[in-house]
Amino acid sequence: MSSPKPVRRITAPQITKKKGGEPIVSLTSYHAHTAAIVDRYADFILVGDSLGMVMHGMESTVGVSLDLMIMHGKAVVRGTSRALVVVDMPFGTYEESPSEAFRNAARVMKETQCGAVKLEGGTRMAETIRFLTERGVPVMAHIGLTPQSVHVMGGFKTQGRQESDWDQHFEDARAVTEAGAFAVVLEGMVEPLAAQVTKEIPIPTIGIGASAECDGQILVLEDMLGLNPTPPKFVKVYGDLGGQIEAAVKAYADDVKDRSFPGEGQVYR
Ligand SMILES: Nc1nc(=O)c2c([nH]1)NC[C@@H]1CN(c3ccc(C(=O)N[C@@H](CCC(=O)O)C(=O)O)cc3)CN21
Ligand SMILES: CC(C)C(=O)C(=O)O
Ligand SMILES: [Mg+2]
Repeated sequence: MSSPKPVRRITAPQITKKKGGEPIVSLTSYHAHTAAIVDRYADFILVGDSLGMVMHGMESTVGVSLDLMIMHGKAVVRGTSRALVVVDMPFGTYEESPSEAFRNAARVMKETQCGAVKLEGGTRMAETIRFLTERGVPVMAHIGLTPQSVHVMGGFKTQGRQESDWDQHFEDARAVTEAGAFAVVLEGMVEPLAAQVTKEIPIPTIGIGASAECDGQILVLEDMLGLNPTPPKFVKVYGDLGGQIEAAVKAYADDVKDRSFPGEGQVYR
């Protein structure tokens, strides 16, 4: 008997090759069972540090630890077989030096078996991106609105509203490309800026709040499922999971109170 052929996961270089082709599909996931569903449709799945806010009720992503990212990264890798899994490097684990970044990124890859990491920053992180890619860690970059800098920016603010800021974003996009990033997330960027960055660089741009001009799109899964009561404006809500969960929980509570649950099928006799 021959065993079934294992499905080969999509690789970072395969994502890079999608530049200019059919748009790249991506969502975040932090959880094995939801990741298994996303796995059937996404080119890559991001275990984002937004999990601190979405799963753990934090006010920003600043408090997320490497251990927490690794825990959720393991769950998502276990639940999937096809999509590339990318894990966010959390605040404070990669900025100080390339060697610190490598030590922590290698831990993430060894312990989760993910295929790549993502880190925030353009020009300022270029040296680190090169250091990691040259040593076997594929890096997705993330520029524009970088949530880990929320306390410097003074909030989650859309980028590129003033054309005088555009040069810095172009420089960031070029720097991460030259440093070897296999793709770059453009977050919270006005459409004409995202369009021009996408045109200018040879690696795919993955937009979140950055228009349909990007080479691909990503959203936070819970936002698009309707589980976040106050999603950012750029989110299109495709489901009503919040409403469905509420209806199910209410029905259960009613059943328990009138003793219709557990019923015939749910009892050991
Ligand atoms: N649930 C969730 N979804 C996300 O997309 C997300 C996170 N969490 N956490 C990390 C970052 C933070 N993000 C955010 C959060 C809020 C806005 C926001 O409120 N934006 C304003 C626009 C502000 C402006 O125009 O300057 C908005 O009204 O949508 C944007 C990005 C995106 N990321
Ligand atoms: C918003 C996406 C790109 C992200 O970095 C996250 O979910 O943490
Ligand atoms: Mg993130």
